[in-house]
Amino acid sequence: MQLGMIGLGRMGANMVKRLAKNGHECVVFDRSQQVVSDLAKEKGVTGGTSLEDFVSKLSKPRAIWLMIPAGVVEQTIAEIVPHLEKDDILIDGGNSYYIDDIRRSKELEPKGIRYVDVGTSGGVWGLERGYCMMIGGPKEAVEYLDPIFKTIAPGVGDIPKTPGREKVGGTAEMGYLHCGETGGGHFVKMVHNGIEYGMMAAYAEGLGVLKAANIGKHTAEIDAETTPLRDPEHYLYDFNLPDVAEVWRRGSVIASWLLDLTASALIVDPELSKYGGRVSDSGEGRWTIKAAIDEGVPTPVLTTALYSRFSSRGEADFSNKLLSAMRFAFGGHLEKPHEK
Ligand SMILES: NC(=O)C1=CN([C@@H]2O[C@H](COP(=O)(O)OP(=O)(O)OC[C@H]3O[C@@H](n4cnc5c(N)ncnc54)[C@H](O)[C@@H]3O)[C@@H](O)[C@H]2O)C=CC1
Ligand SMILES: O=C(CO)[C@H](O)[C@H](O)COP(=O)(O)O
Repeated sequence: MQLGMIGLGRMGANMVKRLAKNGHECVVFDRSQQVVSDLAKEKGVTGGTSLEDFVSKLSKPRAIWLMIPAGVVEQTIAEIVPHLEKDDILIDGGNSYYIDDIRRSKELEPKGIRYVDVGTSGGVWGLERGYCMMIGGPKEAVEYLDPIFKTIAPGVGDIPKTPGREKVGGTAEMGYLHCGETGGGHFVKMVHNGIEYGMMAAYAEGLGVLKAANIGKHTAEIDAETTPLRDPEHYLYDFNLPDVAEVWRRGSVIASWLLDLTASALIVDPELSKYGGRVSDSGEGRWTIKAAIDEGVPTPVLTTALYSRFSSRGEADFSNKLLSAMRFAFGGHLEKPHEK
């Protein structure tokens, strides 16, 4: 089958490679022509020099997958739509907000352009492992694209089968799922990323507690008068974090792919010295919390994990200064620059 791909970064380029390797024909476009010409060297890949040229190389009905940052989807759709026709399919595979999907699909409806939203997970490992896809949109368009989804997805692989799944059928065990109406794919991916924040925070915090378990060896550096460390002898452990992460990967309750990646990072550099610890967020965690509030569903873990990211970027600094100011005002307490 033929697919047009716009956005050839960490995700889009590898998805094209996976499709081309498996016999699909890809027409590609990126705002960087260098990236286009590099990828067009692959068998089965044709480059477009402009959006218009890209569209002209696609057969009808066209299937065009956007794999670009959420912030440029609006503009890109506006630029491409004048070149599209009834029955063409636009797929947004990035991390867009599902509420934008609902609006965009309504705007495209009078032109007969079908809109499919796909939450894609797999990161830079997807070329090799395949991409998990959470899909929303009209059934017939999703079914039309099935050969594409089937190829991009990981497939059944060697993951043990869920008992009872054989009675249910469907594509979920191949790593892609039509989750529901327009926006449903990005809604499920939004919550996936909310969970991702929570799981990441849990590993990071737990390993942080293990790292500090030798604090009792540094009592000389601690201000004994005010620091509430009563029993230094309880904190004399120099845990080997790369080893702990590794052992947890082997049969433990908390084994996971995120833990695999954590173990890999720690073995390369246990001090993680190339990172400053300012953790970005691209929106999906925030939208998950908004949805939870609208639904009245408590999500304390996911919310705290999101707030930790804000704090990591210094967003709590002013509030913390105010705490110190109040403490000083009511008790004359001074900040201790080196306090643990
Ligand atoms: N990197 C990851 O682990 C994952 C990313 N995503 C989502 O997939 C989308 C793409 O992500 P990445 O590939 O990581 O981004 P990226 O920054 O690596 O690549 C984006 C590509 O889009 C191109 N581009 C940007 N604006 C464009 C425009 N107006 N017209 C044409 N090309 C344009 C850029 O030149 C670049 O090649 C984003 O929505 C991201 O949130 C989803 C899952 C995982
Ligand atoms: O979707 C993803 C993974 O599943 C992307 O890597 C996304 O960028 C991660 O979210 P954030 O940037 O908010 O950490």
